[in-house]
Amino acid sequence: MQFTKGHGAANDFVILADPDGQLALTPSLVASLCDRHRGIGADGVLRVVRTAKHPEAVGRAADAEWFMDYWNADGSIAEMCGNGVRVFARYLAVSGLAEGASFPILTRAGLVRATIDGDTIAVDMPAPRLGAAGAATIVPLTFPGTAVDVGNPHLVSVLPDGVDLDSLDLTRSPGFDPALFPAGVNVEFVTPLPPLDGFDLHVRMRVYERGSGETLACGSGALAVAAVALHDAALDAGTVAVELLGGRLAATRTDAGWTLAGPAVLVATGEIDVSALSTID
Ligand SMILES: N[C@@H](CCC[C@H](N)C(=O)O)C(=O)O
Repeated sequence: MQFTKGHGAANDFVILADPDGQLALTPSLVASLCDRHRGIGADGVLRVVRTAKHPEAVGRAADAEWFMDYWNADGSIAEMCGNGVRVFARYLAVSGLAEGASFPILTRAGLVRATIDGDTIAVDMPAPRLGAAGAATIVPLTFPGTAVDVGNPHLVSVLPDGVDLDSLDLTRSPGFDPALFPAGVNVEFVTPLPPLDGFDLHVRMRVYERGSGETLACGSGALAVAAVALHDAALDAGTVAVELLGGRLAATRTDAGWTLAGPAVLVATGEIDVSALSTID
């Protein structure tokens, strides 16, 4: 099986070109591909499939030629991946599957438009919707947070003064209320940073992703964090610089909507022997 490897701010993906939707992708195959010791290793898989050829997307071919079929590292499917869609856009551009510097991509969370500007790829994202108050528990502490829907679910917790972001143990999922997040949730912890030229707000975050564990960056998470930061600062527009373990993402709100921007790069192509993978089914 041919693959491409890419990442956005070190949130990394195996990209599988499957234009006609013929690949029998299963949760265990995805998990095996993403295994960092026995497979290629990645936070998720991006299957590149024609909108007209994917059962979840068929009928939307007039909106976009390509559908991002996103899978988490554990083989679960998610609605949106902000870094994934930026890397997906890079793949379409480099492989010649999309022309020009700006083109639409269909995701499970709806249609987005990617715009390429050198090393940076920006995507207009679904508007984050702030929801109920929640809480994230890292025993023995419980941190208050806010539910945010970016097409996929997030719980954003701004850490109280005195709690060191680096001290949090994110080797396992923080606890959360399953009644509030019946389909699971991505959990972001945030601390403010000093002002940064060119940005309205500046924050640092770590994330525990549903289905992938702690990752070095999460684009939809950065957007969720920016939505909470702008709300808390009583700003209805602005750009938030979000520092993650893997680099910086910029999340912008204007009257026209929300944009996520940052690096997206392809680093390798190769071939994997699927029969050698330790798949379960
Ligand atoms: N890393 C992604 C988010 C991927 C999906 C997420 N783990 C979920 O299950 O919702 C991003 O950059 O947004």
